[in-house]
Amino acid sequence: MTDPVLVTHDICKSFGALQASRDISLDLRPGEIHALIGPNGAGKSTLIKQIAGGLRPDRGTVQFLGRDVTALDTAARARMGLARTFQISALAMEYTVLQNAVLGALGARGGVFRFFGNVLKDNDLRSAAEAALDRVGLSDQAGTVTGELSHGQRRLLEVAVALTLRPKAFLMDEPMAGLGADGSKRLTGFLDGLRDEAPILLVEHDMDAVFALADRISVLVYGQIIATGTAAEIRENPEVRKAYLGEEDQ
Ligand SMILES: Nc1ncnc2c1ncn2[C@@H]1O[C@H](COP(=O)(O)OP(=O)(O)OP(=O)(O)O)[C@@H](O)[C@H]1O
Repeated sequence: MTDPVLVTHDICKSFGALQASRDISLDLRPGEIHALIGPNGAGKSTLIKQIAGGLRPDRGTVQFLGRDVTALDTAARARMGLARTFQISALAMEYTVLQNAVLGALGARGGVFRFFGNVLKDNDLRSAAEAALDRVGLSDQAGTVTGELSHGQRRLLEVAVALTLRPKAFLMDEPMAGLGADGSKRLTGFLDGLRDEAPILLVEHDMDAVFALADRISVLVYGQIIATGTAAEIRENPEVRKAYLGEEDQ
């Protein structure tokens, strides 16, 4: 088997008496979408934060591209190619769509902030940004102020910014939230093609999207992974149905 891109070993995290992550071990393999599902408060976001670098586990390790990155911060992991998307607040709302994408490309190069006039004249940065906008279908909005985009378009811009990092793996926390049926369908189609470029660890409540996209699904309940398997295996797992999916059948 090809080596996984991302591995967590026995991650534990408590907030006071609450154990939000209990011995979580999972991996993300080349070319796959691995979905992480579970009821509200199960600890999905807490796990993603520990993988991205924003939150330090109490115990356990995170390996990315064969390297132990547990002690590295978010920026260092991002420079290695670990892209986390859908932190909407990361977009500068008063800047144009192109400016946001150029900023992403500048960050990918490890550059420090310079005046936009100079940055926008940098052909490499500009073409990386334009190519990313083109891929998500936002080229026509390049000159639009980001704050004027629809919710769905902002999500696509987040993906474009992540693409400028030339990521080796994506962490996505509820990308479909608030998109509506059409928007989710469009984003589902886009993510489907994205897995060949870089595998995706996907936290998502939209079960249609999860079952349409995921090569593997892990189910988290009370901070613990109770099952990992294909969509068919997870659908039929009695423990999963009882703990989670069963809620939807009622
Ligand atoms: N910084 C924090 N301090 C204290 N408790 C926290 C903190 N962050 C998360 N928690 C708690 O940890 C548990 C897991 O939260 P988390 O947000 O990871 O769950 P989730 O599965 O992502 O939920 P949702 O599906 O609702 O987004 C919850 O009980 C939450 O209240």
